[in-house]
Amino acid sequence: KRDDDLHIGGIFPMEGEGGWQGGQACMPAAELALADVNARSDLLSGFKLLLHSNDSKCEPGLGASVMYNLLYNPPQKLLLLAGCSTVCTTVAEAAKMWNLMVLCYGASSPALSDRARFPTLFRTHPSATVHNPTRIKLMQKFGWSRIAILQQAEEVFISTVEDLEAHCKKTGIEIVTRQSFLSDPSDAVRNLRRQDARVIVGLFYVVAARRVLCEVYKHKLYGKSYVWFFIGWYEDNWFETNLEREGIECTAEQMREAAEGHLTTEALMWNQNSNQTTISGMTSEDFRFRLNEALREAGYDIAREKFPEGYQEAPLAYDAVWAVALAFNKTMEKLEKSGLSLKNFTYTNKKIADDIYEAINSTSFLGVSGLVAFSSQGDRIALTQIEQLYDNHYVKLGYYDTQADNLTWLERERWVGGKVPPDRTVVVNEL
Ligand SMILES: CC1(C)CO[C@@H](CC(=O)O)CN1
Repeated sequence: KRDDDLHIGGIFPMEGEGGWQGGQACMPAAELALADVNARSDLLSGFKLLLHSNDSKCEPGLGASVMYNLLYNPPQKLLLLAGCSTVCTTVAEAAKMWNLMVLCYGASSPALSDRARFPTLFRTHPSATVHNPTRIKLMQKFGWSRIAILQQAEEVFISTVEDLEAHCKKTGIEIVTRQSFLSDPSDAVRNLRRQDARVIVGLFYVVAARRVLCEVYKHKLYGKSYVWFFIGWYEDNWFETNLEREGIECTAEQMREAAEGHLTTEALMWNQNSNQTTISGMTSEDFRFRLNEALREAGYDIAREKFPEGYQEAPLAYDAVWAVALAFNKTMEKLEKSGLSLKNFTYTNKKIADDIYEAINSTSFLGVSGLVAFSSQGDRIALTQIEQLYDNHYVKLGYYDTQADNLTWLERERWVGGKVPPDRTVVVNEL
């Protein structure tokens, strides 16, 4: 018998114009996890975990008002789940005033790795800086010590580049130029040619990526003498879709030609070992099956690949609820020793908040998104994956475990010119 309930707030970006509407798949994933943890008799003994959800539309203002509604209306909440970097920034900055932990399942901004500003923030979604050690590892592998950076002037990319520059300085990789643009990349791309850039790291959203690629085609900054690093979480055929609608002057054929051979890095969000049993008893493929079923019931046409936004990140939301349940379980065991329970928590009870913080901070379990563990800044520790586009499809080249400095390389890379492009003009001295 469940003699009482434990309540948490959930803030999901369901629709809205800008930003990421990842709540569409992440909220169903969180609800699956809620059902699973409540079905476990060995967890939260005697209590049922309840999730009170609202839509933030990925707008920080709406996210703040939803948070106040959750906090000023009974029942009292123990913790907040949130998505979108902008909403997590607002919610996590305020939540500390209520001694509330905030668990973000969909926030990639490097600015959130700041215990001074966000003392109670944890995230199952890795920071965008997780790509940087992987980029450096690849540069060292292929002998590139002279690179260029091309970025969109957005906060997430500005702070990612600052982190990349720090890594380059530490490893002796020279950044010959750093070009940024607001929305029109033509001048920035032209400057890359002027600086004889050969290995270029590109950091921008997918619409800007299409504009960059067409400029790259026009300036012939592609082919056997160039290597581009793009972000790996764009949709697979990103370089040949929406060209008309977005006024891209290049044809799909020209875009494919310019894109040939580029590398991508991304954080792994689905446990790669798809037959490994996770803490829930499911493999990540079992989870995919159940998520698809839940999304079909919610009205999404999965059969025709009409996946809702946030599908890629759904394991992060599922595992976030498990992290909460395990941390509450650990906290309750500790509180019982002094005759207390989580029902004694109030928004002014820092003692119990510290117990919950300690429990989340020491999280370590195998979830459907892989090993779930947090850095001292509350960041998700994650593996990254490297791919290369050739013959118009992405080929997995390898994985990188930053913590262990272990690169798993599949020896599948192919170069347009048949050999690794050099990072500078090679002058051959005539004998
Ligand atoms: C990989 C991506 C698309 C990065 O942005 C995250 C959303 C955000 O940081 O606001 C969701 N996941």
